[in-house]
Amino acid sequence: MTYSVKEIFYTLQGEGAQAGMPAVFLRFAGCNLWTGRESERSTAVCQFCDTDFIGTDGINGNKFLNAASLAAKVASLWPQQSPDHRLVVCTGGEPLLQLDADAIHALHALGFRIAVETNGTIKAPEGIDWLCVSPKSDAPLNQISGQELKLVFPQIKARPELFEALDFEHFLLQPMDSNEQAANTRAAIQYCLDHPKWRLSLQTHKIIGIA
Ligand SMILES: C[S@@+](CC[C@H](N)C(=O)[O-])C[C@H]1O[C@@H](n2cnc3c(N)ncnc32)[C@H](O)[C@@H]1O
Ligand SMILES: Nc1nc2[nH]cc(C(=O)O)c2c(=O)[nH]1
Ligand code: SF4
Ligand SMILES: [Mg+2]
Repeated sequence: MTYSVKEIFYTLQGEGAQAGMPAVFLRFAGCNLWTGRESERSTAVCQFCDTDFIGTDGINGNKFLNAASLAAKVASLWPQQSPDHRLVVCTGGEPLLQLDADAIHALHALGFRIAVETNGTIKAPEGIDWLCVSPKSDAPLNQISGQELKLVFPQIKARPELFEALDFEHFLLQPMDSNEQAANTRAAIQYCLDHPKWRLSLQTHKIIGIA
């Protein structure tokens, strides 16, 4: 199949339990919870998105005609002098609209550990090495296991209590980036202090000013 990719870049994972790890970010175009058009944000299922995922016009963005060419582009961004510890973070948009067995096999064949950031509405295919699920109010949650559950906080109809019994190794609250970010951060800190199953996830790439 062809893969519509917004951008591919090498940076540090900024969020979650793997924050700080060097990784190639593979951002697929398109999402099932928002068109990405600002004019439709207020009627979307997911209204707080911080990401431009429309089209294929970003850095290294393209319509890749097959999994091999997609994986080759990802691998070309890994530092040549240090071929080990390869990690790709598949995100979007919603990566599970496009990430299929072919792409997973092609990335594994080039030595990558595969992480995925997903909204959890689509069940994940086999073979993902690190699955981060980030549930959204008013969206069905179909993927209920993985390595980390990273909840953007606060969401009125997606309270942490609804998810804490699910099958994840790490439970993280990530303050919603919005006009209320400072208050959201204070509220997330207080929630973690009161409910120590949960850890704070900051979007460190925004703090340190990297992509
Ligand atoms: C842009 S999304 C793409 C992956 C997938 N669609 C999802 O929602 O998980 C990547 C991560 O950013 C989080 N995110 C999106 N907008 C945010 C915001 N305004 N503040 C904090 N985190 C946000 C998402 O919840 C998700 O964990
Ligand atoms: N550095 C960095 N870390 C991230 N972790 C998740 C991201 C995303 O947009 O999915 C992201 C991102 O866009 N940049
Ligand atoms: S589900 Fe993810 S990519 Fe889609 S609009 Fe929400 S945060 Fe953005
Ligand atoms: Mg981001």
